[in-house]
Amino acid sequence: MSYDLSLLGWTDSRAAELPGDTVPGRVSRVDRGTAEVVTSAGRHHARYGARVRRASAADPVALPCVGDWAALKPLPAGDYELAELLPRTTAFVRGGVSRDSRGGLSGDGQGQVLAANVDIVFVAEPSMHATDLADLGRIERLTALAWESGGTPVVLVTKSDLFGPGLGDLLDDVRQAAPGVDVHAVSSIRGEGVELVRDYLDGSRTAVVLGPSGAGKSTLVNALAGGEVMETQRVRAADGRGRHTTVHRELIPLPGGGLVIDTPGIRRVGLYDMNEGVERVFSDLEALAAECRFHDCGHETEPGCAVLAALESGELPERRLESWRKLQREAAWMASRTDARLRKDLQSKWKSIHKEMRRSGRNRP
Ligand SMILES: Nc1nc2c(ncn2[C@@H]2O[C@H](COP(=O)(O)OP(=O)(O)OP(=O)(O)O)[C@@H](O)[C@H]2O)c(=O)[nH]1
Ligand SMILES: [Zn+2]
Repeated sequence: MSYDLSLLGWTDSRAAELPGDTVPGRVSRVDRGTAEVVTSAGRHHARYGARVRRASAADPVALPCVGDWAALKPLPAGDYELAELLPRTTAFVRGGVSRDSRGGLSGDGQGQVLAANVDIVFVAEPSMHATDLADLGRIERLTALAWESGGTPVVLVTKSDLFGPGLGDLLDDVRQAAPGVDVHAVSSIRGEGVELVRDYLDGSRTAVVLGPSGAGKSTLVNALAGGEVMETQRVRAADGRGRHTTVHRELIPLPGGGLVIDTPGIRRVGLYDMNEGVERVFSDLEALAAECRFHDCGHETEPGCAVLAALESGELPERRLESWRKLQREAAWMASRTDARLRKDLQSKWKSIHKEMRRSGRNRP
């Protein structure tokens, strides 16, 4: 079987970065010391070359991961060696990497890249989750992680058929929680909004779908993939080659173009660095805070506080201010855990955060 690499997201700018005497391949799955790669000639296993082994021993961020583009050296036996990784345009990194090393090959030795070269990050939040309404705080959190990866977030309010009247108001609230981000209602079961989602993948872009369990992520991916993924899994189940099912689950080329990366790691979105992502999700609050009279305003009792003014006028929901504080604390905690250089700076910030927490605790009715 042969593949048209442009359908896997290969571009001229990546081609310009390919070293001589190598061929390009996209990593569809990784194992200890080897990766499964898709080249124009099909799927192959590629052992890591000396350069990759050396770099990843020094820092796991240099380990190949799903979505990476790799430079492959053809071996005499017809196999390939994974000689090096091409520069990542985006990366989902778990723990332990300072931001400037995210796309490169250095860090503090604790990070792990879960997925690379993801263009679009769909944040799926169900309009109704059992009896609960959509969780705006979770949308803010996942959207921050999406920005931090370098990809473009798109919020999908899934299972929209469950909501009934008032969906428009919910979408307005969601838009306020993710300023500057496209927001769409989707019902995979009714097929509503699915084509809109597909349009984001035009030009063979790569996406991931983040969201809580039960958000309808698999149902959406199946709706995008049509019968093809289902058919593949049925055939695979019949011949018992479980490994291939996994491959298809991790880097899924869609029949209409584009790819979806779906790994267990990316689904269980845990702790990531997200300083910059939080700033972007709360860009409206950052802008307000810039207007406070004191540049180190804690937005608690200070005179001339633009944030408190917006709260009073009703322009800013209290929930959003609390969510901002919570995610700032979380981001600061992550950073302190992962980047020793920041630790000293953070100690002073922590003091004021604790003071703030004590103060708001005392103010609670
Ligand atoms: N009413 C309604 N139900 C849906 C829709 N999409 C998915 N569901 C149902 O919601 C349940 C969960 O859907 P999944 O696609 O498995 O959710 P998931 O996000 O992949 O969940 P995890 O695999 O646990 O992460 C299933 O019973 C689906 O049939 C929808 O658009 N409308
Ligand atoms: Zn203020």
